[in-house]
Amino acid sequence: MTTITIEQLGKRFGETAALADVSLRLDTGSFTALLGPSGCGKTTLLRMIAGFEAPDSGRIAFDGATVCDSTQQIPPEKRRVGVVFQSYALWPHLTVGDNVAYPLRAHGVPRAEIGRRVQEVLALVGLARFGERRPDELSGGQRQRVALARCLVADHRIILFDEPLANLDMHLRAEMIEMIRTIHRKTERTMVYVTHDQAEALALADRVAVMQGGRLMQFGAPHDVYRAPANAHVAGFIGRGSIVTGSRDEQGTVRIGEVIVPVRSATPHAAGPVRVLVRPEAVQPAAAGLTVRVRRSTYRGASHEIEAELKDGGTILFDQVTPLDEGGMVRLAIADGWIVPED
Ligand SMILES: Nc1ncnc2c1ncn2[C@@H]1O[C@H](COP(=O)(O)OP(=O)(O)OP(=O)(O)O)[C@@H](O)[C@H]1O
Repeated sequence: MTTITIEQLGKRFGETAALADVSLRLDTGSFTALLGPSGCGKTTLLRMIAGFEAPDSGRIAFDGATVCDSTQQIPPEKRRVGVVFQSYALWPHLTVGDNVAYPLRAHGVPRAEIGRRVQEVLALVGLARFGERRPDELSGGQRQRVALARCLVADHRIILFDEPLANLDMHLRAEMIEMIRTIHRKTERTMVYVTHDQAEALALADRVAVMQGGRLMQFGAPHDVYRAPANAHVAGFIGRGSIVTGSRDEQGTVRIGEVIVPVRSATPHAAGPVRVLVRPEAVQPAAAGLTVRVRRSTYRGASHEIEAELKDGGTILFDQVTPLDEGGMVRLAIADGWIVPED
């Protein structure tokens, strides 16, 4: 419901540049994941959108209207932004229904309407029959649903998530991801989701902002950051794969070792060495392929992950239904590669 414009945002904490020159446009109704390793600045950016932190430089605007820059700051309660925290932040002495009703009571909404709206959002998060329970009678996943319901009931135009699933086990996470996706589709609110888990980001978001060291490395659809990472950092952070050294000839043909590899690239490259990102799904054993030595064969359930060594000492990763002998030689065909742009 709201477009968020972030322009050249900067923030320092002493010597640390938590954010440096970050610009982003989050379209109305979009779902953006802020993704990056610990300390990359994603929480600082989220806190600035919420209004808990002020920038040193740059500006944030909602639908074109400035909410903060280096001279002014609209307080959090006036921004119509809801936040779902990792720690749930529920009132322990209130029932689920009263926790959810809280923002409506604070705004003097009539009782009958409160009852109706609370029931509506509890149904939306799958807790229609839990209104009378207290938070300590709920599982972690259910508590997080209550926190989300409380955000949804308040008619916020933007919903921010700060690593909301970090305390939950793998199965609950998968369930919550499905629920959050469904709710995003139904409510069409602008959502921003902080995570350091790339699988979560790819599954949930329609846009992923990859950050490192306070800088924005890439902003694009999950498919783009996976298939065409902007640099080696993004390539290493998103998905599995390996960066291997190839060589490009005058005709533009790229070879890794002795085999020709079909590659995609952002810009035309001159002849010479290139760094090629190869995803495991592009690699298959083949009679006349690149010769490698199996270094490690690891059982992963659905398949065996094979790490193999190229002649030049580089590593390549691929999956196999059956395990391979460590130390053995195999030949590989590579169906696709991405030439990683230089930093
Ligand atoms: N209030 C603060 N005072 C001092 N330094 C801070 C403060 N808040 C953040 N920082 C520093 O700014 C940098 C960015 O922090 P931020 O919390 O935004 O990163 P993050 O990517 O969210 O990390 P995490 O996933 O660990 O929460 C870090 O180096 C952090 O130590």
